[in-house]
Amino acid sequence: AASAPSAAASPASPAAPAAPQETADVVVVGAGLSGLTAARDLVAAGRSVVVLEARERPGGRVYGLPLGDGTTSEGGAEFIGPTQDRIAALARDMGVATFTTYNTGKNVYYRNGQRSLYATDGILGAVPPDWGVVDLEVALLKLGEMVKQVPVGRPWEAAKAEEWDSQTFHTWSRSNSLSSGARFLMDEFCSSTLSVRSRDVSLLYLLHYAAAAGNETTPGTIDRLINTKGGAQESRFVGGSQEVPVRLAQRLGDIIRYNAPVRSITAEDGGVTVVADGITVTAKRVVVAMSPAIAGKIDYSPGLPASRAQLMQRYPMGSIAKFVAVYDTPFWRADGLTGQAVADSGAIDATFDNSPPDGSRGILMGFINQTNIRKLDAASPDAVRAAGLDSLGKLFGDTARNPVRTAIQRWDNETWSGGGPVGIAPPGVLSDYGPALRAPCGPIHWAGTETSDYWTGYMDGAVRSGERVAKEVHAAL
Ligand SMILES: Cc1cc2nc3c(=O)[nH]c(=O)nc-3n(C[C@H](O)[C@H](O)[C@H](O)COP(=O)(O)OP(=O)(O)OC[C@H]3O[C@@H](n4cnc5c(N)ncnc54)[C@H](O)[C@@H]3O)c2cc1C
Repeated sequence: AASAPSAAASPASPAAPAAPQETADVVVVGAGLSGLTAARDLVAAGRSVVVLEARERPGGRVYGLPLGDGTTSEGGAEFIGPTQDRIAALARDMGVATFTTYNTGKNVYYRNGQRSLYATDGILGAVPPDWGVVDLEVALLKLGEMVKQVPVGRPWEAAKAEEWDSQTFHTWSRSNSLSSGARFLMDEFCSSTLSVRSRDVSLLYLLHYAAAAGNETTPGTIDRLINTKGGAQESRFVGGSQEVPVRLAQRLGDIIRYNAPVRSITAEDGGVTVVADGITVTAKRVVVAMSPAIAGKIDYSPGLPASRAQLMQRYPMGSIAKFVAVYDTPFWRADGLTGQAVADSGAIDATFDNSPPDGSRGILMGFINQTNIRKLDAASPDAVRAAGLDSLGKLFGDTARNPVRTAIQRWDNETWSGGGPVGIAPPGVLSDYGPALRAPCGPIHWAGTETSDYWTGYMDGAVRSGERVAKEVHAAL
């Protein structure tokens, strides 16, 4: 059985009560899916654990966005797909069921001011009606061959790592396509999976992201990354994805301390002292379970090895917001539409049908990508709402302009996420600093979806990283 963390009252100061001091075998910093999974496995292995979480809730980038009527819609991570075995196992264990993402009918394509529809079940799958698609398919075939050459979890060991990490996806896509349609669709592929522009991200990083979209027996592919049917967007969680971390956190109970942002980690005398607002914990080991960029906001003493310290400066988060509009019915279904759209203009560049499984009301979710959310930085909430509804109106008709309610989640305004969906590597970072993603620094261990081999960037990757780090720490204790 797990031994409980021990609390000891520290000497009272006349000025202010001193923060409580506790001891445990392991401190986990962050109650996202990676930290919660690590804590679960360490407790199961008989270790005493304290989890320190900055927010007042568990889940991190998995969040039920309140709609203002007592219900929520997925404001962060949402979908689960084939080969995402570890999040699937966790959800099963938590009693959270899945259902198929609504995908019946046609998708909307909005480009150069023209709206058109396309089938999702063609021979090549869901292929947008653009003259550039032949060009696109040729480029994607080449890209797919390159994906096969990237070792999962160790992209810096690819034979062509240096070449591929010396260019952006933008550079490659321009040298390997001629049509504006293919170029737009490749930019959109980058934007809708990573929420960065193709010029921001290393080609090697993007190839690895696709190589990681599989499991130990099924190699990752670009198709699995981008598809709804048979891909990463295939299913959703009944009751919302947040049910998974919320139930796991409930199971872990009061070893999780909320509203406890960790400010410093000091490695000394073979252990660590972790100082958070309102609590200090000494332990043998600490797991920092978050993206490298956010881990870089903690003060480490003594300073970390340069490779890790520099990595945390070089792994920025994407920028993204989710705009959600609620209607009495999913009216687009009656029009023969899936609710999925891709657009080259307007605030929203991609949409999904976020309605509940029984379709008892209609919810459209629109991604506001990195470029579009920047333009709305200084906009009032009313202006953002108007921009979101204007996009939905162009894509789904005037009914979409009159929702019952709307909500928005802007991830780059979140102090404890700094953006989303994932941290990305610009050129040069993976080949020079990649191994520092996971390498422990003395008693400090690293988790978070960015450290995962398979499904890095996804909930599955977060769970896998928590499982990996728990084994690593358990073996080291
Ligand atoms: C808009 C959006 C859409 C997404 N869509 C999907 C999807 O459809 N499917 C999918 O699988 N994934 C999706 N993702 C990605 C998914 O959310 C992440 O991969 C996953 O949740 C990351 O979990 P994590 O534990 O690694 O990190 P996080 O969830 O970021 O957890 C880190 C935790 O650490 C806490 N923290 C940070 N700093 C401190 C500190 N100093 N002290 C204490 N606590 C701290 C944070 O509050 C947070 O709770 C999406 C993400 C976003 C933002």
